[in-house]
Amino acid sequence: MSTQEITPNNDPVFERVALVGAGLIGSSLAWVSRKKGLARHVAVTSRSDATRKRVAELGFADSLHAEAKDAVTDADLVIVCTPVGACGAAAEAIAPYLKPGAIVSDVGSVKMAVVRDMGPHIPEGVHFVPGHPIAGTEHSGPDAGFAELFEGRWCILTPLPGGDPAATAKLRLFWERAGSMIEEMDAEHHDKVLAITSHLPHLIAYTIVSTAVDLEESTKNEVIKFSASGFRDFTRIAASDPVMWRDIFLNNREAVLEMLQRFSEDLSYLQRAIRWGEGDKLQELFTRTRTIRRGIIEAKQA
Ligand SMILES: NC(=O)c1ccc[n+]([C@@H]2O[C@H](COP(=O)([O-])OP(=O)(O)OC[C@H]3O[C@@H](n4cnc5c(N)ncnc54)[C@H](O)[C@@H]3O)[C@@H](O)[C@H]2O)c1
Ligand SMILES: O=C(O)C(=O)C[C@]1(C(=O)O)C=C[C@@H](O)C=C1
Repeated sequence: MSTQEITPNNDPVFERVALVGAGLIGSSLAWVSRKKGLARHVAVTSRSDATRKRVAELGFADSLHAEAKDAVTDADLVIVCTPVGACGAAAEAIAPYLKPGAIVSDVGSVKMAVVRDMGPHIPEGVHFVPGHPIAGTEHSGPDAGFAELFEGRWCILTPLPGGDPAATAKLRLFWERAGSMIEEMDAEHHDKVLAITSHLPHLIAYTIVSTAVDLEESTKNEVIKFSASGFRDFTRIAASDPVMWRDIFLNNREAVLEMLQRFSEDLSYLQRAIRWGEGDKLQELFTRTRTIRRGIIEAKQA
């Protein structure tokens, strides 16, 4: 069954959007859908009573469901917004209730594992188009979301070979109207790119903050009190959700380990240059990296 006609104007892109999971990304999608009229009805589902109570107070859902099946019934677009490790079980739970012709997507930070875990549960006649907004903060939960999160940020879609191009086009339109710029690539390439641009930086941040805290405990030094701005930036990233990041590293193992190997070699190069007083090598590398920062600022992604 084919998807509905694409609406290039300001009409809702979908009649009913169902969001499975109401954390930072799920609540931001709900807010932007309402603010920009991307859907006539936003159905939200969350397992926990406490989260559902908070979602009701915040008021970003048109309907709120304890059971995912009730949210996805009749939905034209379902976006799974749980940690990567929970995506497979979510797909299995909603599969029998999906409407023929519906689009199922996700926002997971890893794509090969999501395709592996969700793909087998998606019924014939339902279109599976995985996605990943490259937009976020260190905060989590329903209070963390805001409508502007995706504004000017990339959203990567990883359509499956042989998938329906009309479904991908419709999901593109949804994300564009949410403020994002879209890039399509295959899941394997996505996972390699994100391993270096997002996953390794988080691993380094978690490590450096943990090293500093251990040092402070063992030496009674005032590491935290006098934390310089470099360390402070790392602490922001290292405050990110532990479950989300546990799942990312468990599910993008190969690519992260490959980048970690390269990183270790480059770190050894710097270690050697410091040991042997090779200032030219240090200066040359620091000069090269400075231009990368300028490029990111010029691309308005800083
Ligand atoms: N935080 C970011 O910066 C960011 C950015 C882009 C993509 N992502 C991806 O988006 C997804 C959601 O991240 P978030 O930041 O919104 O997380 P979050 O912790 O704010 O929200 C996660 C939601 O999933 C629910 N959940 C957790 N475990 C579950 C389970 N086993 N079954 C069903 N529901 C479960 C939680 O109750 C919560 O509603 C993750 O896959 C993450 O990789 C996050
Ligand atoms: O801005 C942040 O705090 C983030 O870590 C967001 C960030 C990133 O690494 O850029 C984190 C994970 C996501 O998959 C996408 C975006």
